[in-house]
Amino acid sequence: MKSYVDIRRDLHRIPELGFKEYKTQAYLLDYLKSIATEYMEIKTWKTGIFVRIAGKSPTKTIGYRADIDALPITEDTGYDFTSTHEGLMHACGHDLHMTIALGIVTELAEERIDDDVVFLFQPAEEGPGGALPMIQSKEFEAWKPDMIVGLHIAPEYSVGTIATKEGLLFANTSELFIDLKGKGGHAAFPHHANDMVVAASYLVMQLQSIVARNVDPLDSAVITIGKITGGTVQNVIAETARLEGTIRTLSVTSMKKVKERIEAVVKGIEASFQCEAVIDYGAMYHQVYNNEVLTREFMEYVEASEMNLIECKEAMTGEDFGYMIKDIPGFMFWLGVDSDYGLHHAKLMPSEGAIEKAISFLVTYMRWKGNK
Ligand SMILES: CC(=O)N[C@@H](CCC[C@H](N)C(=O)O)C(=O)O
Repeated sequence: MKSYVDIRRDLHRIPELGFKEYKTQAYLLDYLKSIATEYMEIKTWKTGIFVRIAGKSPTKTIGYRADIDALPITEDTGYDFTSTHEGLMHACGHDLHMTIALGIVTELAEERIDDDVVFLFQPAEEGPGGALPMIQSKEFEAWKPDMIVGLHIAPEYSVGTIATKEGLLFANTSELFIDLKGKGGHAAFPHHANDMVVAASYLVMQLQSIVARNVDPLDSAVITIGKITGGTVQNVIAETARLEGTIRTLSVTSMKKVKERIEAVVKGIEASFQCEAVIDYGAMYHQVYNNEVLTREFMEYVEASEMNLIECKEAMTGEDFGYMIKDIPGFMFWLGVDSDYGLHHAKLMPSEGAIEKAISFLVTYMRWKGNK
C-alpha cells in the first residue's frame, strides 16, 4: 500500500485543468477500487467522482468535498516529483485536498460509522466551476447529504492549525474578460490607427479606480487583471487587446455596483479610443457562507482537540463550494500547511506533514459527528 505522501506526489505529477482531469480521475478511481468494500459505492460524474459509504445505522448523511483540478502555472518548486504536464501545476493544493479525502475514505471504509458518508471529488474549482453542475446532477440528488464539509490549504498557517469562522468566509467572485478592437497600423503612424495596447493600459488603471472610488471602503472589493494580451510585433500598432481578470466582493450589492461601473468605464474607453469593447463575465461563484451552528460546533471540537484553532477573518478568495453550502448546511475551513510561497505561486510547497494530521483529525471528527 502506498503512503499518503506518495499518493500526493503521484497526483502532484499529473495536474490537469477543469473538466480535463482524465488522468486524475483514473488515478482516484484505481485507488478507490483498491480499497472498496461491500458498503462502498462509486459513481463517476464527468471528470469527478462520488463515493458513498453506507453507515451502520444511519440517521443522516455527512458530505465531504475535495476539488481535483489544477492551474495553468509553470511549476518552479524544484521538486523531484514536479509536474510532468508542461505549464500546469497543483498550485492551489488540490493534490493535498484529494489525498486527505482519500485518507478519510480509506479509514471510514475500514471501520464504518453509523451515518452514511458521501465524498465528492469535484472537478473545475479554479474554473469554470464544477460545484454547481455537480450538485444539480441526478447522482448528487440520489445521495444528497444533510451537511457538508470542505477544506482549503492555507500556506500562511503552521501545520496543526485550523482557521475558520461562522458566516462569511470567502468572497463573491466573477471572472472578467474584456476584448478591445481598434485599428492596427504602422508603429510610425499612430495618427492613422487606434492603438489597443494604449487603450488597454488606460482601462487597467481606470478599473482600479472603481475599487478606490466607487465601493464602500468598509465593504471590500478587488479587481485583478491577471493577464493582458494584445498586438503581434514590436513595430505594429495593436488592433486588438484582451484583459483577463477577476472581480471579488464581500457583498452581492457591491458585485452589482462594480459591474455597472466596469460597464460605464468600458463605454468611456470605447468613446475615447474609438474602439469596440466586449465584456464577458465568465464564471461566477457564490460566496462561501459557513453555517453558524455547525461551524461553532466544529470550532469547539477543534479547540478541544490537539489542533490549534484560529478564528480568522473573511478572505477575498473564491470557492464554488459556496454553492454547496448555499443549499446544504455546511462549512469550509483553512488547513495550515506552512509554505513560504502562497496559493497560486509557482513555488508553493505545502508541508506534507499536514496530510496525516488532517486525515487523523477529520476521521475522528467524522466518527464523533456521525456516531451520535
Ligand atoms: C481558493 C481559490 O484560490 N479559488 C480561486 C477560484 C477562482 C474562481 C474564478 N476562476 C475567478 O477567478 O473568479 C480563486 O482565485 O480565489
